[in-house]
Amino acid sequence: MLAIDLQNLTKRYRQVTAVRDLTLQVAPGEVVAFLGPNGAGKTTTIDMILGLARPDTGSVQVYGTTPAAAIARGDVAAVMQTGGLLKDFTVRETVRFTASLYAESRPVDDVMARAGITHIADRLVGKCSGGEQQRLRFAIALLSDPRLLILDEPTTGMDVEGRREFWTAIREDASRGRTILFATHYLDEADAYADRIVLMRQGDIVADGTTAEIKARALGRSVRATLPSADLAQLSALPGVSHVEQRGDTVLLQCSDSDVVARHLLTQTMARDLEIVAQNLEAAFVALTGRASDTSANARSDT
Ligand SMILES: Nc1ncnc2c1ncn2[C@@H]1O[C@H](COP(=O)(O)OP(=O)(O)OP(=O)(O)O)[C@@H](O)[C@H]1O
Repeated sequence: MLAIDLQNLTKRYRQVTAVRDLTLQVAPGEVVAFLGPNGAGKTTTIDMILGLARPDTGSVQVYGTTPAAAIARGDVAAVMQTGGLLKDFTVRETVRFTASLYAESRPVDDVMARAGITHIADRLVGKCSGGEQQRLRFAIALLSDPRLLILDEPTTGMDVEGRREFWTAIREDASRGRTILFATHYLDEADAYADRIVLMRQGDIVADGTTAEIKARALGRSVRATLPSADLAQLSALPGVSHVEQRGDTVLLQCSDSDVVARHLLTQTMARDLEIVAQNLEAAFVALTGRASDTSANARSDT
């Protein structure tokens, strides 16, 4: 059974089509990043998965049922960006109080340990950093031991250390098989913590695959070698080669399969000093979305 099954979802807000004919399936145990610039439709899609927004057309199934039924069954929990915490409670009181609202819940100490907040159990929520508050929200989300955890831009505004600790806790938890879907602007986060990246732009999915697949799809690899007077026509005819250029004694190729190109250059020509470079994910993001990711803004906020 699929963890998430979205079929042809469309959601409009007046003239704006926030999500356009979106179809997406997530298998149990996958850690999926929804990546895209502001307004891409990430939050709208998440809201439909959580039953907070109703699609105009299309269907949403979560573990084989409606979002409302899946939530009622305790199969789904979410960590949102803000809200929901009382600052005069301690961390432990907050988790205890929330646990008391459930008919059945995991032990308070257990979820606090998993979220990495045991050492701040007696701290007032109002005195916790942004990262600590997000780990507290994560602990609360774990109370129902959900099969699917959804996080909407959970680390916005956190410093580098806070983000690292937060993701370490999430990733350790995911290794036990929980399905995780998170939205982020941060390319490095998607790259580091997701198995799969779903790249959105203007309500559409523009790429869906592993980090490596997305890089390959957007830009492939570049191969560079020393080869004076290369036979450019012959190199252009190799499978998967999209661009060939001679610069002085160096030949440069853009291709989707660098193995084929490297084998040809090393066995059929006098090429030497061969280098293969995978394009970085930031370049792939720009190529696919037409926008820079927030990695640079994030780097600024980290300093
Ligand atoms: N309640 C709403 N009313 C009107 N327009 C909305 C509403 N919610 C979203 N939109 C519009 O739908 C589009 C998609 O927004 P959404 O919040 O889903 O994008 P996002 O990818 O989550 O963006 P961000 O990264 O900025 O959170 C945007 O153009 C937004 O202005």
